[in-house]
Amino acid sequence: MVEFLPKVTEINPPPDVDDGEDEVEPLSNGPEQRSLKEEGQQGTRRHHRRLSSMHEYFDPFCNADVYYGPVTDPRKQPKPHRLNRTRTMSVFNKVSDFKNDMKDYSLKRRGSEDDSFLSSQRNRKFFIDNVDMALDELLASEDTDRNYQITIEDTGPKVIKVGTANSNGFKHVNIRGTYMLSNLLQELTIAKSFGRHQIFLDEARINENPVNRLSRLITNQFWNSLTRRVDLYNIAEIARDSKIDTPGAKNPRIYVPYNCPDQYEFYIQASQMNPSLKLEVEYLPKHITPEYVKSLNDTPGLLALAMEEHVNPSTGERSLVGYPYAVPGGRFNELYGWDSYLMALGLLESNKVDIARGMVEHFIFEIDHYDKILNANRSYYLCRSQPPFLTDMALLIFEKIGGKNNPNAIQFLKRAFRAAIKEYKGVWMSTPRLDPITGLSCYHPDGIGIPPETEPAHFDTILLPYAEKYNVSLENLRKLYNDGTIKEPKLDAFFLHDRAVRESGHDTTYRFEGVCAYLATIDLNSLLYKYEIDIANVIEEYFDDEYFDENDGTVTDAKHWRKLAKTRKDSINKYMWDEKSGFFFDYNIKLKCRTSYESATTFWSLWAGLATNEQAKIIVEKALPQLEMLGGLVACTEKSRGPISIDRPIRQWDYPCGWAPHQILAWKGLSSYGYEQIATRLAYRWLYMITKAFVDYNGMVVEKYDVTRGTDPHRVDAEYGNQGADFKGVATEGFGWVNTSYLLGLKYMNNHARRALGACSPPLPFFNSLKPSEKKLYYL
Ligand SMILES: OC[C@H]1O[C@H](O[C@H]2O[C@H](CO)[C@@H](O)[C@H](O)[C@H]2O)[C@H](O)[C@@H](O)[C@@H]1O
Ligand SMILES: [Ca+2]
Repeated sequence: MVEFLPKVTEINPPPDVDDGEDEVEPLSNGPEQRSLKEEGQQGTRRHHRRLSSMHEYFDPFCNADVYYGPVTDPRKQPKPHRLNRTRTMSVFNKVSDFKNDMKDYSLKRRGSEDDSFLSSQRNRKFFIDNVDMALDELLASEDTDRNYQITIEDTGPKVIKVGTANSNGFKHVNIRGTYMLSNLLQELTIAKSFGRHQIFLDEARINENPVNRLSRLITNQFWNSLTRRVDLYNIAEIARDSKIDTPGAKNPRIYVPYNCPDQYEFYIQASQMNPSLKLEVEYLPKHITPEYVKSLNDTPGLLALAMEEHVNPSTGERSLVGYPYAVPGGRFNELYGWDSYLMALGLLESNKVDIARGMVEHFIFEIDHYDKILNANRSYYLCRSQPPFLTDMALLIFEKIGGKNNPNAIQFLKRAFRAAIKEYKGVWMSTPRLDPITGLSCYHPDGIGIPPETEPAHFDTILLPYAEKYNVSLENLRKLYNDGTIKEPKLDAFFLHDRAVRESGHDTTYRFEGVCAYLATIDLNSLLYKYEIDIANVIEEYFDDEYFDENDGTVTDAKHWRKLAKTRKDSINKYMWDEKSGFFFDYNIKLKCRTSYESATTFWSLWAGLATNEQAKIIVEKALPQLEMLGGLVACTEKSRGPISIDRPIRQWDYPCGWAPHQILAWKGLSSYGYEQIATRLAYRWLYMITKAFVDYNGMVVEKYDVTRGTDPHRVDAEYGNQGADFKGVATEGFGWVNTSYLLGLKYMNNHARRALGACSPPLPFFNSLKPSEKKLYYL
């Protein structure tokens, strides 16, 4: 292994200082750095002040804004009083010819190891004299594939020298191994983003147990990076969208419901305050039709969400501000439907209740103004929804904010349930989503044409035969088909189902391709069963068992809703349950037959509480073994997915991918049927995979994982790629629902499992190493 030698070797002992200023050796001596350093020697090199004990008792794990804030900045410290120390001339190379001469020799010598650092046990710190140079050098040496990440795929020396704090950087120690080096890269990148040129860095911060580090980052940093809250100044940034690339998408744009004049004024004010942002503000019409939605494809925009009024206590001035919400991450920079629920679970775990609650406020607003919980709040999502979770989300927040002892919480719950009932009736139990014969529901949104937010090549295989038929390029075919010049009923049918696939949240999977709008899925009908039960309970307890619906004038009680739930459960059993395989399958309402695609959403029947104990046992015995992989539950079985080829590429919601929502719902469902040990086993697998990728791939946390891949599970090349993998230096947000899954999964882990995860012990060796009594904890 090649080690970096400090360019200037210390021949004298570490310098004493006599006036509070001295020089330290920066990290390394790579060729580029050498010239930088030489520049420094010619007079531009910065000096730092000795910091007495300022850095010695700082929490090594505090948030970056504090850790790299002014309090720890050597340059921001008041100049210390001159100390009455003996001056040693050796320190001052700029005034001492003797010292300058020594530099020539020093190039050939190794730096002395800082013995005091090596032997000390606690509070070991490094001093980085020049963050920029250190970054350059670290990347030049260790990032051999030049992707600004230090991973196990880089073939650098895997060791670098850094100055120690107790020698003021004069003596050095080695930092070794991918994990520590990549953490060093992350910390330097963050320090730089805070404008820091010099830092003290705790060894503990780059050597932190990865389980602690990741959960700390999720709780203290990732959620913050994913949180949005609209105000007058940030709307242009919040409206930013990388998905659409038309000329009309260049300027940020916000669409406001026709009956929200206050919001319209607010956004006009925002655009006038900063004309250079070119924020465009448009009213939406009262009736939003699929034709209208299609007409916005080239001029997409963000859709307004719920806002509250703030009164400035000193001026009395009133202004609007958006409720906070979290975005999933990567290219998904807007409020999503089911992502929000899944993130809310993690946000509540991190005690960030206001953000989770803000998302419910937005859902109530969306149901009021857009008639549904939107796939996400962009104009091109106006026609479709996503898997419904509002009742459970509202109940969890309700409990967290005081439950029945807090009148405000009760009001919140009642508003959320009024909205959920409107959504239930208007979206899921109406045409075209409701199948009147079975009483079951399908994902079946309106819409016209090709979804504009998808990656351009996604539909090429489907469109190519039509481009050949009309002898036009693919690009022209897209235009001609979208504007209705070319009429192709088969394409219409394909895109009807494609839109349904996107509404299902499972975009895309061969389970749904060309058929989704006609499938009563176990996913959706489990969720609706849960709605019915939740609504019954809330009506009984908080509406005095008499709910007047002002939208349709009906009065219902808990019994009515329990009956709806029972009817749905009976239909699910009749049309979907397959005892032989142990799966609940989707039911095709057109062909009137049960399908046989084996999906991890069969566990949603447990999450919703609709399966019997006997069915749960059969699912555990028969379905689970088909879906349990190295890294947790896979989205569907390989057999169901079928063979893959150039013409039949991998789909992201199919084998071998695993998704956080599937894990989270299965853990909860299994636990509630008495199979907590299986949930623990599955959680260990999932957490192992996330931790492994985090450790080996520069702190990476991605949207989905290949649960069959031991070494690089983050590597999924499907559709728009893997969100969360593309960052330089440091990952700052993780991915919303994976962040949640990590926090929730850890709740199943005892100390032993946590330690094993921290050491990245693969599931099988870990399970095999357990004593018989411990094996029981994992249902082994
Ligand atoms: O842009 C392509 C598709 O992207 C979204 O789907 C995926 O990301 C969502 C956000 O994390 C998630 O809710 C969904 O389950 C993913 O498959 C979007 O929801 C689709 O409508 C869109 O076409
Ligand atoms: Ca690299």
